Amino acid sequence: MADKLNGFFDKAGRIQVTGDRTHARFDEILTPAALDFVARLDNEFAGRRRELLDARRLRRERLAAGEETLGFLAETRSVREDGDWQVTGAAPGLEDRRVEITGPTDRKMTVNALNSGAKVWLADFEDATSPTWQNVIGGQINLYDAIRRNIDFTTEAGKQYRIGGTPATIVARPRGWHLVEKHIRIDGRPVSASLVDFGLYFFHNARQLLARGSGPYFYLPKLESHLEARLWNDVFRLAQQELGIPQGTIRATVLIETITAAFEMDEILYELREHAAGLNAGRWDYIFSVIKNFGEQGADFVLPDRAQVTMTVPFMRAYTELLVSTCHRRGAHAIGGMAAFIPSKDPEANATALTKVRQDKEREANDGFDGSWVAHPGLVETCREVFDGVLGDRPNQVDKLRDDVVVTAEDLLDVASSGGEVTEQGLRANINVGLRYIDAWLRGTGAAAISGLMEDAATAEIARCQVWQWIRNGTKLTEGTAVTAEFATRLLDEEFAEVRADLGSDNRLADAREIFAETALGEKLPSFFTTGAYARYLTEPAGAAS
Ligand SMILES: CC(=O)SCCNC(=O)CCNC(=O)[C@H](O)C(C)(C)COP(=O)(O)OP(=O)(O)OC[C@H]1O[C@@H](n2cnc3c(N)ncnc32)[C@H](O)[C@@H]1OP(=O)(O)O
Ligand SMILES: O=CC(=O)O
Ligand SMILES: [Mg+2]
Repeated sequence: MADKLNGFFDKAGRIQVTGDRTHARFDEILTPAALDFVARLDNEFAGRRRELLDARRLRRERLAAGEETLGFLAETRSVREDGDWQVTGAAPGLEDRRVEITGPTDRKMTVNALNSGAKVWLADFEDATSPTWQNVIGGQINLYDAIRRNIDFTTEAGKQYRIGGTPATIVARPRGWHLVEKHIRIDGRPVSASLVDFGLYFFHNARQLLARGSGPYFYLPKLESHLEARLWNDVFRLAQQELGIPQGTIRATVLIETITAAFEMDEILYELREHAAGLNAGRWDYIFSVIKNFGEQGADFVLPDRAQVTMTVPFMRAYTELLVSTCHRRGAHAIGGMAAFIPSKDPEANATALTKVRQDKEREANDGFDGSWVAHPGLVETCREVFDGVLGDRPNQVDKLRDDVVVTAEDLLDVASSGGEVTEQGLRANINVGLRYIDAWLRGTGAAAISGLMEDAATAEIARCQVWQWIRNGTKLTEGTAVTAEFATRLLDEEFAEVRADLGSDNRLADAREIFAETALGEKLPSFFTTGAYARYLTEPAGAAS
């Protein structure tokens, strides 16, 4: 049945694993029963996923053509206005989420994140992970081992990695609905990456987590509507039923990280209310989504240099204020987002980074967030100190109702008041970061420190989308030049030469450049750089991309 070179088919010949299975332990994750479980989810939900992706595309086309704008939905008004419903709320290990660390699921970072002192670890298959087959299945192995406290190891240099006494609660983030896992096929079709990541994790670990006093907890990324939340809820119901786990055991925290979802926060919580624990303000994808949906709408939607799109510009402030007030009205936790500054070995740069992170967390804690994200263990203490100062002994501040918050559709779309400027330095920085990040991603690293900032798939999407938007709008730089495709191509050549000189020969820069040019300099703005790049470059064996 299992042919390690030519793929594996189940007995019925429906489920095929085409990814390399020569890794000694991949078979422990890709068991026939686990694959059957994923196939069961796929059979039930693949059609609805496809329909919802079509709906995304059609809405984006209408927005781009100016045929539609966004507003709160008329058909769900009663859900928003009904003050009586609440979500199920926290489960064991999720009552106090004042500090959450995020990161990829490689073995070392798994141990480091669990030991970081954070209350929660977001174990990431999304923005921080390059979805190579090795990372996807390797990550599942690491989570499997970590949950069973069976992950300790010593490096060749003699450094020991061992999970300590009070590890963080694990919340896994599967990939978004837009992605597929091409190394697992059912009836020849690649399976939804969300269902693969969720399904394998849930199948192998749900019972084990419950036995250990925790539970199967998930962050849900990149949702664009409450109907996508309904799909997740139905996935949860079927998964729990199939494994005989009581309905309502799973907890989900939904990232509000698209402009369309910002108009449906109540509805998203409502759809998931038997499983919902909270919402998170995923700021980087949110900015990306604003550019993607309104990038063709002229100067009113042109954002300044990425560094100037801070959390205090009016449209970002409106979004986070609405998120806190919506969550607390429904008994859900509001979790803050990621400041991109990371610790540095240079004392001055380090002090600046810590100050910036502290300011970010202070704003969130004072606004009513119940906790927030950090990208690095060296930031846990700063975040904890800030939230300790506001929460004291209370596990959260869900009882802080923000009845003072009034946010209109116009507030959410008020990009024009952001101020700031577009500079040649900002344009170059986007190109430079885009090249460096995509190069790292192609080499299997999904989060990277670049010029003192954490960069991941979401921030790289902003970088390439801004370049596209400035070209599309012929935006004038402060230096006087209007951005054109020719001008951006010249800068791409120059930045490419600079990065190549810096990285030396061992890189994927030529491919990164091609991806960047295709997704930032073309006539049309592709929805994600990751989808096409995955199909072309991360699918094995080579040539299996279709
Ligand atoms: C938009 C969003 O979705 S945000 C969420 C997604 N993004 C992320 O999760 C980014 C997470 N952060 C990271 O991946 C990393 O911090 C990076 C890539 C930014 C920087 O990593 P490095 O260059 O390795 O940082 P540095 O050298 O300072 O690391 C020091 C130690 O901390 C560990 N470390 C750093 N960040 C993390 C983390 N997030 N989780 C666990 N351990 C970490 C390193 O593994 C290293 O461990 P070691 O001393 O045992 O070797
Ligand atoms: O996932 C988080 C974000 O900011 O994007
Ligand atoms: Mg994101």
